[in-house]
Amino acid sequence: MDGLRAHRALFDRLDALGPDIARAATLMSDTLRAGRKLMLMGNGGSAADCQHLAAEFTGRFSRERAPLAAVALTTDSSALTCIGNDYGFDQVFSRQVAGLGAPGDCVIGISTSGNSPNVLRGLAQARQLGMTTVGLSGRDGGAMRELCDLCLVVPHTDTARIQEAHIFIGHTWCALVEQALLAP
Ligand SMILES: O=C(CO)[C@@H](O)[C@H](O)[C@H](O)[C@H](O)COP(=O)(O)O
Ligand SMILES: [Zn+2]
Repeated sequence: MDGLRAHRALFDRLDALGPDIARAATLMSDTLRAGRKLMLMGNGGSAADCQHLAAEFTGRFSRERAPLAAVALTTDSSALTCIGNDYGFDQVFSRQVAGLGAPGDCVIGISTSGNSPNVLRGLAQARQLGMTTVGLSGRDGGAMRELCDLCLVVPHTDTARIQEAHIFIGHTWCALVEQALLAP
């Protein structure tokens, strides 16, 4: 099966991202330890990743622990339609970042192209307000690279493969954050 072989090859190549995956997890656990929160944003399949990962933090991933502060900016249909309708779709995340965020929060942008305008604006807003920024991207990383303290670029051009790698990285973050926060 060529597809499966190519898939395995991609996941083998993710090894190279290991140090940055760990750095991003440390940034997130430091954020949570300091009483700040994680905010996630993305479109389409990446929006689903955002709410999936936020739920791992507020609910549980694999270990029993207190809930962790994470919010997906992709789930409030009233906010998304109000901001989209009144200000433009480009601002659906940046206005939520400005309204809900505080300095020291960590904003995570997920975009396979790294070029979705609403994600870029959300990251720029986060930086302007003193939040840290983490990106999950693909292809050449896109414009997102410049707006992130840490941007993990999955070395592939196919959106579906990039998304599969993103959720793998997201689950790895959940495991690492739990480990860091539960460590004695
Ligand atoms: O899931 C898929 C395709 O697999 C789509 O919903 C996809 O997420 C959407 O086309 C997004 O709008 C793509 O945006 P991005 O990943 O480039 O930021
Ligand atoms: Zn999960």
